[in-house]
Amino acid sequence: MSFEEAKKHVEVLREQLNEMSYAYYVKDAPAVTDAEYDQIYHELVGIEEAYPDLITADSPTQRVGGTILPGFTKIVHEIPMLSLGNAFNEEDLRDFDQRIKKIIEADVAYICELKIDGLAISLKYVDGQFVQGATRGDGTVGEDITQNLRTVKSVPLKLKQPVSIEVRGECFMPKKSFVALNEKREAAGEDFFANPRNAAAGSLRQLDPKIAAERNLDSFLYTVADFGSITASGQEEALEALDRLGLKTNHERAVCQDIEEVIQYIRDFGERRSELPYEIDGIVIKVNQFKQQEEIGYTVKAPRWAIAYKFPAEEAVTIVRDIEWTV
Ligand SMILES: NC(=O)c1cc2c(=O)c3cc(F)ccc3oc2nc1N
Repeated sequence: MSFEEAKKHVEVLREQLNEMSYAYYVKDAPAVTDAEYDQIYHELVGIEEAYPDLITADSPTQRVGGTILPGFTKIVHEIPMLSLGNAFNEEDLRDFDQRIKKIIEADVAYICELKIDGLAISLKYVDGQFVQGATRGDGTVGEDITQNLRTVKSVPLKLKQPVSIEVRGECFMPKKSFVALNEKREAAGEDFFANPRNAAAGSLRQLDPKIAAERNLDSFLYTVADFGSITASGQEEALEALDRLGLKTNHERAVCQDIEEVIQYIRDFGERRSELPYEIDGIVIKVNQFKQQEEIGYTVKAPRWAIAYKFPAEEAVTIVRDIEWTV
């Protein structure tokens, strides 16, 4: 195969593999069998080995970097990653709704999103290429964990459009992966993680990306920090724009016309919570329209147009160690 033929062929293979990964990890709807994926993947590896100049950063073969980092460099978030005020009962929710109504005369629609219990991350794309991933840190200064986020299969290395944006979301460990990881650590006599959130945080803090790559981490994105060239008039539209770009968003979201509908949504998910394949610690309620969000504004550390309703702590998923009784 000539260099030119190889160049064309690797582009076709990359496109195929990225589509398959998108279907499997973002849409949770596998399009091909693992064997079909592996066969094309190894064909790509073979050509890239023969023609190393053809290797690009967004090739699926480049997800797991080789180097073990000495530490994480600090990243300053130009747009701070703020936190959310909390609500613990229906009265808190009605108070929130009254505060909003005092500022906005017009009707206000809310959007409800599951509050994923993972680690807040920020992803930067330039011309559609994933260039940097960071933790929230203290909201202004986070850590560069790009190498580890590249191993998260639902984080696309290349967007479906060549746009430059910054998005925020949650990196989490699905419940099944959490239980499997703890069983493995238990068998190896290692300490186990108390909950999936700690397991995700511990995995993203690994300096060796090979370890992060084994942890089956996943992601849901929920905020567009820097819109670049994409436009959206509200949160629901922004999430649809993220879907079109090939980023993973949580589809249990719902627009509610008033706080009663919000309370009903919360009751529903209070029941459905234990069946979800990932942990949630609450529901995030946001004013949907961006114009209204701007009018309502922010406190020093949190948006006034959003609130996190917290569920009571779920009975912990624990593995009780065999206790050797000493007589
Ligand atoms: N854990 C979550 O699933 C989740 C978290 C946040 C935030 O932390 C958050 C923080 C802000 F300052 C503004 C909006 C936000 O929206 C959010 N939306 C979500 N779905």
